[in-house]
Amino acid sequence: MTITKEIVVGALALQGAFKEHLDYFQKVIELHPQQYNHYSFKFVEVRTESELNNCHALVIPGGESTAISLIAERTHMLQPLLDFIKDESKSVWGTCAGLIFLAKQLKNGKVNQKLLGGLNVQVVRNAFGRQVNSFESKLDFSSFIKDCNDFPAVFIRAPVIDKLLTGDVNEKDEEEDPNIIKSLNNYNNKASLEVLYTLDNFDNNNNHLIVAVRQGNKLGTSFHPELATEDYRFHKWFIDEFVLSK
Ligand SMILES: NC(=O)CC[C@H](N)C(=O)O
Repeated sequence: MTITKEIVVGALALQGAFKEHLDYFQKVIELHPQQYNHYSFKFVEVRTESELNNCHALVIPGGESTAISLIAERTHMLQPLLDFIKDESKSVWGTCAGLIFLAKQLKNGKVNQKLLGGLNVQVVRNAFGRQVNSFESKLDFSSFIKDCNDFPAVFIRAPVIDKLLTGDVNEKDEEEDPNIIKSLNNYNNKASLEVLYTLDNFDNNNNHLIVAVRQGNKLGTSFHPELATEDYRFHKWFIDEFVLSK
């Protein structure tokens, strides 16, 4: 007798590229039927508290972080999302605008923009200069995704992570910048914060731009793996490492 476990992965469907994420997850299962035959996966759009609470894992898509925050507030989804983030059994992945929404601090947000605070990082929106607002780059992710040394990472008006935070409420902020937006709750992710990928010497500047981090079961990427043409490896890794490893 085969035991089938139902697993629900949601994409926050308030604004942005949520459909693409769901299609990519579906594709991963279709391409590896043997590997996942003990599971019954459901990939769902999430707009309400009850839809959210059915999920084992959630993706917050790219789009516009100010719009996602505003719509979440208007549709009374902020509190359910804050509760979801706190639940250690739930994995969450934010891409681009989703990374911004998931961060603990934001340097150049809009007034009233809200953050969930699941990742102990400070982000900067639209961090790549105007002339390179959008670009694609083949990146070597083989240090965390087996053999994945040529992933086509798509950056669209992308944020970068400009500071790793301790998460301590008493943490001193040397910048004392009143414009820095802080997350709504005082949830402190206790897992260790790992930098997964840094873009070095971007634009021939001697910089190290952090574009992917992991903190326990929370993942943040500046780029859009759901827009990598016919490349489903990143989504497979999320399912294997974050959803099924629970
Ligand atoms: N592709 C994206 O998600 C862009 C993010 C957008 N610049 C923001 O600040 O929300």
